Amino acid sequence: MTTMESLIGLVNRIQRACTVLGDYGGGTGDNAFNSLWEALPTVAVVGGQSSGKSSVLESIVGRDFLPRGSGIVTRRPLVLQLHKTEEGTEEYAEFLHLPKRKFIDFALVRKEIQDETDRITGKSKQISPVPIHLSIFSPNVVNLTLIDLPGLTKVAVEGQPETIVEDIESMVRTYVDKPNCIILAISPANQDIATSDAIKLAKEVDPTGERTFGVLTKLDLMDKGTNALEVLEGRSYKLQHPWVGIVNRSQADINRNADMMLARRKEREYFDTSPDYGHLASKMGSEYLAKLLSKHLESVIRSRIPSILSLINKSIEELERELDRLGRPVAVDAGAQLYTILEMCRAFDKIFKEHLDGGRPGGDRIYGVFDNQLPAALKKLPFDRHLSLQSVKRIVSEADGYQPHLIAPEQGYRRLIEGALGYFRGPAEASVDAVHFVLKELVRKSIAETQLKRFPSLQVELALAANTSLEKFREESKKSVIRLVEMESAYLTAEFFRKLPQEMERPAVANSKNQTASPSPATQDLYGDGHFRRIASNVSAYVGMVSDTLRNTIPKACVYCQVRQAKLALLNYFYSQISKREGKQLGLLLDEDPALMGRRLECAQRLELYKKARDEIDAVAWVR
Ligand SMILES: Nc1nc2c(ncn2[C@@H]2O[C@H](COP(=O)(O)OP(=O)(O)OP(=O)(O)O)[C@@H](O)[C@H]2O)c(=O)[nH]1
Repeated sequence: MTTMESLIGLVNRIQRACTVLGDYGGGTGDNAFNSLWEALPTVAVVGGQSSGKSSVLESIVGRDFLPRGSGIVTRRPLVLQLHKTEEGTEEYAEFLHLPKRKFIDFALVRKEIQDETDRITGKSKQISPVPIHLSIFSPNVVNLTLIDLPGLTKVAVEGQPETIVEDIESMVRTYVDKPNCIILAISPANQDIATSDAIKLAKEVDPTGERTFGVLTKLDLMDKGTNALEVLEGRSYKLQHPWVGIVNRSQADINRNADMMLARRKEREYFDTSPDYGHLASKMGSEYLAKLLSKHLESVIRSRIPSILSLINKSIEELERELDRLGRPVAVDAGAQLYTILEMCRAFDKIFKEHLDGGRPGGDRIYGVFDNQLPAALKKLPFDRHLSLQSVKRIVSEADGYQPHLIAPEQGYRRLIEGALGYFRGPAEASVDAVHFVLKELVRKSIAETQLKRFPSLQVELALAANTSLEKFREESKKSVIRLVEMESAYLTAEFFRKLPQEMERPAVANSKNQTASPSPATQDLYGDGHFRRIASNVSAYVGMVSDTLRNTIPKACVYCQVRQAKLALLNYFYSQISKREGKQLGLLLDEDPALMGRRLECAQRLELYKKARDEIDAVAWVR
C-alpha cells in the first residue's frame, strides 16, 4: 500500500466510524463531543440542479450508479469512497449500512441508493443530513472521497415542502462552511458563470478561493462560436486552483446507455482535438479532475495530520476523564455486586467523616449551633417575666400557703427555680434538632460527592437508612438533653444558697465601711418589695449558673449521642438491611440510570474509535 492510498484510506475508515456513531459533517450539532469528522478533510460536490454533478461523479468513477430523474434526486449526502484496486480485479461496491454484501451490478447500487434515501426520508421528497456511505473498489478509480450533496435549487416543485430551498442550502452549507472542506463547485458552461449557484456559495464561504475547485461542465453544449476560455483560464472568476473543463454524456447518450469508458475516451478526444481548448487538453477532463483532487486531498490530509492527532488525543483525554466520572460498568455476579455496594458505602462514609472532622466543609456548622444558636436561645428565655416582682410575689405567697415564710421562702425558691428550669427544654431540644439537620444535610452532600448518584435505587435506599439512623440518634440525644435539664431540677446546688446570706450582706458590709452605724438595708425591708427583688435576683443568679452549665453540657450530649454515633454507626442499619438481601435484589440496587448507561456506552465506543484512529495514524503518518 502506498502512502497516498493509506492516508486517504485512513480518513475513509475514520469517516465511516464517525457515521456509525452518528457523528457526521451535516449532523444536528447537539453532539457534545468534538466532531472528529469536522477535522477531516473532505471533498464536497456542490452545484445547482442539472449542473451535471451526477455526471461528473459518475465519470470520475467510470460507472453509472447514481439515481436519475426529475426533481431533487439526491436527498441525503452520499459519501462516495473510491478505492483503487489492482488492474484486472473485479469492480464492486459496498454500502456501510449493508456490510458483507458486494454489489457487482451497478444498477442495483443505484436502486439501493434510492431505497436507502427513502428509508430515512420517506417518499416525501424530504431531505436528510444522515449520509449514505458507498465504497467503490475498482482498478479504474483513484483513491478519493467525495460527498455528493443535494443540488441547490431556486424553487420548490411538486409535492416538496416550501422550505426545501433553504433546507438544501443550509445542509450544503454545514459541509462547505467547514474550513477543512474542499469544495468541488460545478457550473454548466452554457450558463453565465455569474449566475452559478456553486460559485455564489463558494465565493461566500471561501472568498480567497483556496479550497474551491471550479469545474465547468457541458462545454459541448455552448453556442457555436463561443468558448469558455475566459472561465477556464481564470479570468472570469479567479481561484487558487486551475479550473477544469468537463464533457459528460448528454441526455441522449444516457438514454442510449452509452458506455462510461467510451464516454471517457470521447471526452479525451474532444479536448485533444478542440481548436479552443487544445492547449489546455492535458489539464481537462474528468480523469484529470479525479487525479488532481486525489493528489490535493492527500496533501491536505498530510498537512492536517498533526492537528487531527492533537484533536484525537485531546478527545481521548476528555473521554477517559468522563468515563472515570461515569464509573466503570457494574459487575454481574452477586459477590462482586456486594463488593461494589460496600465499596461505595465505604467511600460515602469516608467523605461523610471528612465533612465532620474537617477537610470538607459542613462540620463547622455543628459548632455554629453550639457557639451561636444555643447561647442566643438561652439568652432569649423569658426569665425577666418569670422573675418579675409580681410573679415572684405570687409564686412565693402561693408556695407559703396560709403560713407566710419566716426567714427565707424555701418553698418559694424551689418553685421559682423549677419554673425557670422548665424553660431550658426548648433550647436543649432545638440544639438537638439543629445538629440533626446539619447531619442530614451532610449525608445528602456526601452522597452527591460519591459514585452513588450513578445508582438511583441504591442512593435512595442508603439515604433512607442513613436518615433512619440519624432519627434514632436524634431521639437518644433528646432524651439525654432533657435528662440534663431534669437533673438540674431534681437536685439544687445547696452550696449556692449557703453562700447566699453572706452575699446578701455583702453590700451592707461594704456600706458599713463608710456608714458604720446605719443598719443593714437587708433587715430593714425584710418583707417589702426589696425582699422579693432580692429573691428574684438570687433565683436569677442560680438560673444563670444553670444556664452556663447547660450551655456546656448540651453540646456534649449532642456530640456524644448524634455526631459520635453518626461517625461510628451511621450505616449499621443499612448494613443489616443489605445482609438480608439475595443476589437478585442486590442487582436491583445497582440499577443505573438508563441515560447514564447510554452515555457510558457512547463514550466507550467513541473512545475505542479515537484510539483506533490514533493507532492507524501512527502507523501511516510517517511513511514517506
Ligand atoms: N451534453 C452534455 N450534457 C450534459 C453534460 N453534463 C451533464 N449533462 C446533462 O445534463 C443533465 C443533468 O445532468 P446531471 O448530471 O443529472 O445533473 P445534476 O447536477 O446531477 O442534476 P440533479 O441531480 O438533478 O441536481 C443530464 O441530462 C446530463 O446528460 C455535458 O457535459 N454535456
